[in-house]
Amino acid sequence: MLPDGVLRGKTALVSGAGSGIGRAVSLRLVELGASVVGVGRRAERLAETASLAGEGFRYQALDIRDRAAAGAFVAGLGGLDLLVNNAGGQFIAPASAISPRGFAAVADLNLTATASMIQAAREGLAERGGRVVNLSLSAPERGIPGLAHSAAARAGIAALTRTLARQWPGIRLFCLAPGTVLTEGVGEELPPEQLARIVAKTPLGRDTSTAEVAEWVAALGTGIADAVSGSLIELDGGSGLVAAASLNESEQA
Ligand SMILES: CCCCCCCCC/C=C/C(=O)SCCNC(=O)CCNC(=O)[C@H](O)C(C)(C)COP(=O)(O)OP(=O)(O)OC[C@H]1O[C@@H](n2cnc3c(N)ncnc32)[C@H](O)[C@@H]1OP(=O)(O)O
Ligand SMILES: NC(=O)C1=CN([C@@H]2O[C@H](COP(=O)(O)OP(=O)(O)OC[C@H]3O[C@@H](n4cnc5c(N)ncnc54)[C@H](OP(=O)(O)O)[C@@H]3O)[C@@H](O)[C@H]2O)C=CC1
Repeated sequence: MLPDGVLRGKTALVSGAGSGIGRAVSLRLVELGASVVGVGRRAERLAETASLAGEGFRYQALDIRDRAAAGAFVAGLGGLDLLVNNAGGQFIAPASAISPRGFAAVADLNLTATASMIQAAREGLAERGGRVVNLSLSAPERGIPGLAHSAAARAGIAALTRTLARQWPGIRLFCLAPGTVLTEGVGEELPPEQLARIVAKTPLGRDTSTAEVAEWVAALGTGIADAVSGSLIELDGGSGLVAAASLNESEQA
């Protein structure tokens, strides 16, 4: 939907670029003219994205939870127009079965390591009037049984997005919150029947495609978003408007 070449001359960093949403975002940004640097833990998945993207995409295998390596890499990129914090995930479990280490691992990936990425990119983004798009999860503040750790972390990201939008006016920050996107990743967490039930309960009765998420991310990197910062945008078919379905068999666990 965006015009050809609208991101020409822009540089973007996309985490989790080797699969699902991150791959779709990377390919679309390149298609629109951006130079994209993709990171993720698995080099072979990033190489697949590179072979689909062609010129305009380069990658580095990196664990964003490894602060020293990630921080040095991000800071070393210099000027940056767009940081897409897409790397994330969790396991589904009753809150009573989440150990302190399990909670900490999910909180680290989805909140504190993501915050460190923003911190490391701050100077490079400020140089260019850059933008940060944080991928989150629809309406964590309503509570999502089965995702206590992840909902807490994602609510934290929403608060961080708003706080930094106030504190760093030279950088625009957004939170993009999908509901259900039928990627391989989500397929590993939930069986197809359960996903179909969750999708059927959303007001629009549909999932969100990776291409739709990618178009929104790209748009937030253009002048369309010049007058916006600190916004939380739900790409969820309206599912955030209704109480989240329980992902556990029993809601009370
Ligand atoms: C309407 C809206 C509806 C919502 C509708 C849509 C719902 C889904 C939407 C979301 C979709 C997606 O996110 S799609 C993305 C899907 N992909 C992913 O999530 C994969 C990402 N996962 C990871 O990167 C990792 O597994 C991560 C969770 C961060 C943990 O990383 P680590 O390497 O540190 O993990 P480990 O060392 O193995 O384990 C750390 C601790 O976690 C515990 N742990 C690990 N798996 C566990 C499990 N299944 N159950 C309990 N505990 C577990 C271990 O036992 C350890 O604790 P101790 O035993 O105490 O030592
Ligand atoms: N699909 C859905 O319905 C929804 C997804 N989301 C969120 O959108 C994002 C993308 O999800 P999706 O594409 O579906 O799932 P994927 O599992 O395909 O994507 C997660 C990506 O993050 C990367 N990643 C995970 N941990 C790390 C790490 N420590 N360091 C660097 N990279 C890491 C993974 O690559 P690697 O394993 O190689 O490191 C992978 O490419 C996630 O944050 C997810 O939670 C939110 C709402 C709904």
